[in-house]
Amino acid sequence: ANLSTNIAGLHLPNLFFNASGVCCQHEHELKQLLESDSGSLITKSATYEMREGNPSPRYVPLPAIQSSINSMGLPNEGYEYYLAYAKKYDYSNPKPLFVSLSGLSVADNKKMVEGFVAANLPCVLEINFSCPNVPGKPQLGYDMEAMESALNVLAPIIKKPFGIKLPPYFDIAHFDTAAAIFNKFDNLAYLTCINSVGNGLAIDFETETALIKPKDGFGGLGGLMVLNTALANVNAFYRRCPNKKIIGVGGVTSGKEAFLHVLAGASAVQIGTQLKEEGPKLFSRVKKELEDIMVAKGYKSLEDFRGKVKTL
Ligand SMILES: O=C(O)c1[nH]c(=O)[nH]c(=O)c1I
Repeated sequence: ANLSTNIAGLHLPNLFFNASGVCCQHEHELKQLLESDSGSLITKSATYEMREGNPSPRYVPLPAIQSSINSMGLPNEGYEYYLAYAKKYDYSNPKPLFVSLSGLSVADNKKMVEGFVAANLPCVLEINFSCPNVPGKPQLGYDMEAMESALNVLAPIIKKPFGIKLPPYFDIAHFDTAAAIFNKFDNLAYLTCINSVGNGLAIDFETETALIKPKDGFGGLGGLMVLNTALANVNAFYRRCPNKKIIGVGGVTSGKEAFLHVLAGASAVQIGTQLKEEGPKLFSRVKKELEDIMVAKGYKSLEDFRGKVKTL
């Protein structure tokens, strides 16, 4: 079974890679991804300046439901660290490099993008419109006008194919409005759906206390509990944006959920919570699981079933 795929004009030997934020803030973590069976890798969302992020505990797994809650607060080494990494990356490696940028303002995103464009590197830029955990910063992904004006600034500067990381939407009108905006930008080559489901609250029954420290315990939800929202967002934009690829993320713990993401329309699949809990050896497992599913169902490539979810 062939698990290869293409995103933004680049070939990925297999469709799996990390969700931005997990196993990707420091070079030694990115090295682990390079040595793993992933098909690609993406860096932790970068801001213009280095950030410590929110106080801990700021990530807590919810093992009973194979999920997690986080309010990391955008900790990262600052965009110059990731620009330096992208400059020395060995692009003969079969794994293409994706770089995530999450500026605290459009001006910051513009400065970071200009830095990468000036370096003229083969890496793919992904603009994060959906960080739910920076106190006082509402996420761009829920402000349609702000999202469009940010794309009007950034798309022409980037010129090459790029992607955006989107929050989950829950209303058909929002799918329609957002897709209409995205379809205005030809070099917006792909959409990554979904980021964590923002501002959930996990409470410990025994201690009667919120599990994470920042924001009174409010944080982004990830893992199996968001699978069906993720599948809906992948399929909603797959149907509405025929000229764009969709990267599916949310709830992938095994080959089975990856299969469902491709059926919903995903061209690649990212893993966050399960990667955080299991480590990069996970990629060997889920690859094998998806291969076995495809053999059992008689599919030879992802194209044989991508987007082919049936309706009643
Ligand atoms: O808190 C974070 O750092 C964070 N956490 C998330 O769940 N999604 C994001 O895009 C980010 I930038």
